[in-house]
Amino acid sequence: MAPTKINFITGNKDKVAQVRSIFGSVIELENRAVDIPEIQGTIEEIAKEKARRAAEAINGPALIEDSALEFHALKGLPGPYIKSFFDALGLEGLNKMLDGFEDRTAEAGNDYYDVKLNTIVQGTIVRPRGIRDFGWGAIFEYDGRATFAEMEVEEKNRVSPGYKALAKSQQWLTEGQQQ
Ligand SMILES: O=c1nc[nH]c2c1ncn2[C@H]1C[C@H](O)[C@@H](COP(=O)(O)OP(=O)(O)OP(=O)(O)O)O1
Ligand SMILES: [Mg+2]
Repeated sequence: MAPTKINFITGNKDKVAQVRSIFGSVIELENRAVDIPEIQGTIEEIAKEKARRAAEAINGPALIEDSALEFHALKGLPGPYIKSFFDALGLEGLNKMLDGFEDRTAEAGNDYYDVKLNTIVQGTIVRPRGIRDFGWGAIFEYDGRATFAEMEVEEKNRVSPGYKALAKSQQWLTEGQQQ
């Protein structure tokens, strides 16, 4: 029998809502709000260690996610350290970081461990537009049109990093193991 429940370990309630909206009723997403300490490194290294620590914390299988926002003008920074930058500087401060540069493009990426399919979404850092309810979504303009914060949940899910990874993991959890 394939498991229909999975325990998502994150301290971020917006991530829980996002993954629930993708999994729908097919997989029941449980959440333990443990804020796992994160190492420094690439997003893959961080996610791998986050997963190990999460499984250790709950003494069982866990799903985790780690997100990065890379500014091209800053050669990939803040990258996986975006949370510290966002918490310290806010949306306006993140914007100001790029004021001395012509290139305001960025890419958002994430890693769900251990799905082995990561997505990168290209965008541009703009002045905040839309509902400021989830991280840096209001300053990340996708495809030269809407910011993540201006997009409907369904629309954002389709393009946001991680959707394909989750869709694949959903398939694996519900079908793959029976083969
Ligand atoms: O789709 C997104 N749209 C807008 N903002 C986002 C998104 N995804 C992550 N974010 C923000 C949350 C956090 O400020 C940082 C990632 O840091 P990250 O360590 O992965 O998340 P977190 O510490 O909030 O939760 P967790 O306990 O799962 O580590 O970017
Ligand atoms: Mg974190």
